[in-house]
Amino acid sequence: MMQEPIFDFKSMPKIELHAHLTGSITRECLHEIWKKKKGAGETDLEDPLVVMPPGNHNYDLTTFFPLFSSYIYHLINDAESLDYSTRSVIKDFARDGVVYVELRTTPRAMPKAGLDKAGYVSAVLRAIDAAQQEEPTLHARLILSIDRRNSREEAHEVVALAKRFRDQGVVAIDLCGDPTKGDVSLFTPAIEEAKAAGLKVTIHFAEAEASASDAELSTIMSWTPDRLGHVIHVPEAVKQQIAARTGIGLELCLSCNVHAKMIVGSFEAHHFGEWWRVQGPIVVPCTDDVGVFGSPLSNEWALIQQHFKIGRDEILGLARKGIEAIFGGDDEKVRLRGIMW
Ligand SMILES: CNc1ncnc2c1ncn2[C@@H]1O[C@H](COP(=O)(O)O)[C@@H](O)[C@H]1O
Repeated sequence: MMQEPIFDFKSMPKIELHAHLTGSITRECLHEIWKKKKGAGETDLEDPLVVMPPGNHNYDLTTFFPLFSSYIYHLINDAESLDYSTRSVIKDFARDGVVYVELRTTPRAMPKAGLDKAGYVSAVLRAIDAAQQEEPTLHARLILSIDRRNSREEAHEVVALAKRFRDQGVVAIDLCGDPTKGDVSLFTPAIEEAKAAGLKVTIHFAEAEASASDAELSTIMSWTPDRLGHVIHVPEAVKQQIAARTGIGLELCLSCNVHAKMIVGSFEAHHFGEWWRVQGPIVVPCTDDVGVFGSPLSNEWALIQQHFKIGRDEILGLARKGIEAIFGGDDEKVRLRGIMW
């Protein structure tokens, strides 16, 4: 039986630390962009509401990644749609009661728009800035993602961009992308460069069996990442290492993992249940790709309350603990301590 929500999770001030920009664009927003382009004869793409029917959130890892490479990146391919969709993502988080968000995105050139990767990052930062002015309670930072398919040089390029745009809100480097692709050891020098520059590091960790070999997990742990995303296929010995790293952030994405069948079973079986009480690490519930999986952060918290029977004080304590895992600096932590319940 559904448990009554203990309070309005939309009103609860929340922190979002694992949200991919392009995956956070709602279908409605994609549709608006498509309609405008279609009307102007600027696209032959099919309507996003046909490609991604509303209510269908069951993308698995084989259907999920092509959604970007074969569809969304072809729709969001110019400065105007990038600006509009980024603002829309920020506003959606704000309306859901998110008070601090770290968006992440993979720098990509948009030749049609005359934007190189630096132009892309700059455009995203400008859009974030503009949206924040309209939603002053929400503060946003940006994380730049290295894609697992990147070359060593491309990874260094992402780090160079993160350094260049650091004073404009870029706080960290992420490693993401299709877990069946790539060899993470290629990126050790780039991650070391990022750390030496004082950037924070968050890594997609063991999200599929293919990306959970002993060699991969030990390489990633040797980078001493500040946060880990997903943390699914983790052997006991590595769990103990994680548990011993006080303050390490664990970005757990329940709906994504359940809908994409990345875990066996449903919400009750999610490893959130295993981690949230563990002392050292800081568990932060996140949405991953709310545009694809359709569950806003307020709903993720409601699911947590419903499936793990956590009381009001524990929920609020957990939400506040997330403050310590942000990359946004001490002043931001002070602000959040003042506004979170
Ligand atoms: C199952 N969860 C996930 N695991 C791994 N990588 C993911 C992801 N969700 C999203 N991405 C990565 O983020 C890109 C889209 O946003 P940006 O264009 O960068 O803003 C995807 O192409 C993929 O590489």
